[in-house]
Amino acid sequence: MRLVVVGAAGRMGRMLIKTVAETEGCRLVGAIEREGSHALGQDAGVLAGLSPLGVSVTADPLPVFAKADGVLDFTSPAASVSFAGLAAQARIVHVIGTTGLQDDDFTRLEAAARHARIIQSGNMSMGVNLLAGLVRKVAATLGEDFDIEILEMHHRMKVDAPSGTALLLGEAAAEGRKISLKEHSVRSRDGHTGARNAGDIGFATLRGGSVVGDHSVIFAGTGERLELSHRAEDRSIFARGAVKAALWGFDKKPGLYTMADVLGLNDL
Ligand SMILES: NC(=O)C1=CN([C@@H]2O[C@H](COP(=O)(O)OP(=O)(O)OC[C@H]3O[C@@H](n4cnc5c(N)ncnc54)[C@H](OP(=O)(O)O)[C@@H]3O)[C@@H](O)[C@H]2O)C=CC1
Ligand SMILES: O=C(O)C1=N[C@H](C(=O)O)C[C@H](O)C1
Repeated sequence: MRLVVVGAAGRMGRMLIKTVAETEGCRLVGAIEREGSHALGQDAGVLAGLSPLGVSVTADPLPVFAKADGVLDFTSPAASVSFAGLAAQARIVHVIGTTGLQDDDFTRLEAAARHARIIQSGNMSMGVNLLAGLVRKVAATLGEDFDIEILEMHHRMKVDAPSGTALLLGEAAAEGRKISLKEHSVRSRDGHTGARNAGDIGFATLRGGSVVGDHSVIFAGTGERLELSHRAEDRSIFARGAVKAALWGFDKKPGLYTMADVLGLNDL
């Protein structure tokens, strides 16, 4: 499969280049960064700490998308929405790992998915997607007398909060409880907040150092507490998931898919 990495100079971009180069059946045919980036003109392999791959980083996605089968995109919400339009035009698979997407971004992705195969997830790892299934089950089993709190910690450079993974786990908990996350989420607490409302799903965010991604879902009852956690130790877990998603999407119909579709975890 011929793949393009957009946001090629980013933390995930460089890991994706390495993963594509190491994956049998995949070939890197393009690497995109934005206009003005220090990476433009560099060899993508060298950028990722490998031997040269013969692919130069450019700022012009259209000609690159035209000769590709798929694009791996861990950039920013505005960039991902714009790449979705181009990927739909080129009729190629678009794997989106970007987080911080808002409702109107999703509306645009849904429109693009009428023509493109888009696989979007706030976390591309097997562990987190499995955890989401477990959280849904536990939330469905335990009643409202168990309070749900989601705690996440990431590196100091992360720009969005709560993390995409925390929101994905929150959605899983809300689905288990058959409630709307939007109507029951508490994203921050400060000052005299009053007592906790039964049924709320709380989020707490920590930022610091080089933490790749830690998430815990805490079910706090009276006299006992159940915690389900995932620790990402290396960004390769996300990159491997993204490449797997692209390969999975190769022969699928246009639509907006998730990693649960890719990993066959929908029945969990
Ligand atoms: N779903 C998942 O499994 C995971 C998701 N993520 C998400 O992926 C995203 C990126 O994370 P990370 O790699 O750490 O961030 P970085 O900031 O290191 O990388 C993002 C890259 O995208 C580039 N970029 C932004 N806009 C454009 C554009 N219009 N055209 C081309 N390139 C562009 C940035 O360039 P510049 O620096 O010039 O802005 C930067 O090089 C985040 O939203 C993060 O939350 C991260 C890990 C796993
Ligand atoms: O920005 C990151 O680094 C990560 N972002 C994703 C998120 O927002 O959940 C996934 C992972 O935890 C790393």
